[in-house]
Amino acid sequence: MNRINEIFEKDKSLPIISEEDKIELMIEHFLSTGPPVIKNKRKDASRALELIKSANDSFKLMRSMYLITMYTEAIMNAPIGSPELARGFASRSAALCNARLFEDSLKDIDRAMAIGYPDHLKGALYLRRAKNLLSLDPKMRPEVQEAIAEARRLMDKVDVDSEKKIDKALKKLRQKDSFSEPYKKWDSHKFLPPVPNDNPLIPRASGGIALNYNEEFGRHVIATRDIKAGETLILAKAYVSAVKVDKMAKFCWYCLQRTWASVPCNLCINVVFCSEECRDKAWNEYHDIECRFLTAIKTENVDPTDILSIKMTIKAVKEAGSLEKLKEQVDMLDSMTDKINSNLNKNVFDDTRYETVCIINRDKLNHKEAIADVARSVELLYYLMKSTKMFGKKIVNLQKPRNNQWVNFMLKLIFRHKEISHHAVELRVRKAEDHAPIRSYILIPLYGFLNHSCDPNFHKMTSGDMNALISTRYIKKGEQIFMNYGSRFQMMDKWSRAAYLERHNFKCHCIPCVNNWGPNSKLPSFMEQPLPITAKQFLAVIALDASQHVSKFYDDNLNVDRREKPDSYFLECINKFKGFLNFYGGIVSYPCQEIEDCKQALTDALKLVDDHSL
Ligand SMILES: C[S@@+](CC[C@H](N)C(=O)[O-])C[C@H]1O[C@@H](n2cnc3c(N)ncnc32)[C@H](O)[C@@H]1O
Repeated sequence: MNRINEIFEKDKSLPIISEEDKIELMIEHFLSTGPPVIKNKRKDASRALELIKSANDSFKLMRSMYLITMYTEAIMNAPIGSPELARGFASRSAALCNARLFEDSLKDIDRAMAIGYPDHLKGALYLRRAKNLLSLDPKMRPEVQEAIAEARRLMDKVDVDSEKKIDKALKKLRQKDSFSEPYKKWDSHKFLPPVPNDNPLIPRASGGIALNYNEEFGRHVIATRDIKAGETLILAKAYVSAVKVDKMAKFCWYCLQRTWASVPCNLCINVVFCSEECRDKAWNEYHDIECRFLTAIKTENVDPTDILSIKMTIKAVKEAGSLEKLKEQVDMLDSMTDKINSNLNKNVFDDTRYETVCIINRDKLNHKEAIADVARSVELLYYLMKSTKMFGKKIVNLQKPRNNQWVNFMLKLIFRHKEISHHAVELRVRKAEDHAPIRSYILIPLYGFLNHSCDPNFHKMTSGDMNALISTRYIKKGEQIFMNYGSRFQMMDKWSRAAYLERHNFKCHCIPCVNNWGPNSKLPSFMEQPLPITAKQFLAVIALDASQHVSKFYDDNLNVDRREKPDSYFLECINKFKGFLNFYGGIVSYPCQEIEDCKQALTDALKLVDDHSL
């Protein structure tokens, strides 16, 4: 960004120029100012040891969750198979055990042992294994006895007082009240709906939606039949995702789940995975190349759109098989005249394929932002070229794009991916709070076709790497499925919303904007709708029941830890609200305050079961 400020400082009246010219200008600037530094941050045993020691020094002072992160950072830095890595896992197992994450602690103990944790220290690990096993199930099973026997055998060898120490520890373990309940992780997967499979043109989507195009809205998604509240419109994985840089030691780089007993990348020091399986999948799909790129670049300065666009670029090249084939594909997609899907493979919008990403609308940035993105794309291409072999001999130097068609093509592609990345959805640490810290970013191709309304009609549910769109009211056939770009009418008045939406280059004519609704607006009641008096009387009885359920839901959940409630409680609330909404939906038209109240409660109930963790 400093480089861009420099350019704007020099020439404040930089004229609006074409994409080609922006690229030429930024390459020229790049060549004249010299390349950025290549970091090459490698695993480093002494750094890992330093981190372990500093966590050990804080062991009695810090909360276990902080210690886990500190040990994880040591694990990320320790060379694969090294004694420091074994020490990192062993030390983290102690913090995990204290945090009542007994299963995770057992995993780390196994890992430390497998790498060759020294025999003279293993006794304590066996004792910890016994403690974890007994905490999970207080019965004296053979595996517990085995762990205790091993602890005794190994500790005897090194310590004359070991007998006493072990007996003291065992005595403590045998006291029934010395066991704490395991830490309850929230399992949002249990609340995920099944994958819809009745849409022949959009895999994993409901048959009740279709892509559409018109002059006013461009491409958009509509309901092709009445959709009930609580229906799943799509259940999809992100095409690319990125954990926020400051959360990289806490969330799986592949499936985005909160992870405590994580495994590091074998090569780079930047990312962790919740399991060896996620590590392997990431490696095969993109991390084999991305890993080298992340090693070369200064990660503190990396923007999420940088990572998303690099991932998209790597996946695109891998899927096409060569730069030539990718260029052919991009040229073909760019020549598409049918606004929806005629150039897609068999007309199917398959969001696991690059073609559905490539055709996402590019965020129309202002002039300065666009120049900044082009300049960054030049740097990203430089890092990719210097740290990986993905271009072979096609790009060995950064030179003027007019002299090398592949520099030209790749720069345009990375810039395009940067612009597309601005449509990524932010996932927050606590979903129930609008301003909670961001943990990761996901790019889901179908979301790129959803237009904005200040009153959206679905909720985005996330569980790990699965993302469901769930309708939050009865949507009539022909209605558009609307997303919210960050300005719901319940949060902002009409003018603030208009200012917020300016960067998206359209004027919002949604119902709240036309009716000038804001945070304190009351929508019309169904009593004001032209309905028979008997229907109104019946609806009034239902509305009373609904409002009691809604109030009870909010009272029940105010300042209460959701983990204290059984799953059935949330399922009942969700089903109740769906029931009211579908009842209203068959008789009453929206907008209607009674529907709005239930819609809000359904959204909040879905947010409660959603994936969010500390
Ligand atoms: C993520 S795209 C949505 C899909 C887009 N309509 C398309 O044709 O690809 C965002 C862009 O869609 C358009 N858009 C979004 N919401 C709109 C709305 N309510 N009315 C008109 N245009 C809208 C704006 O041009 C916006 O920059």
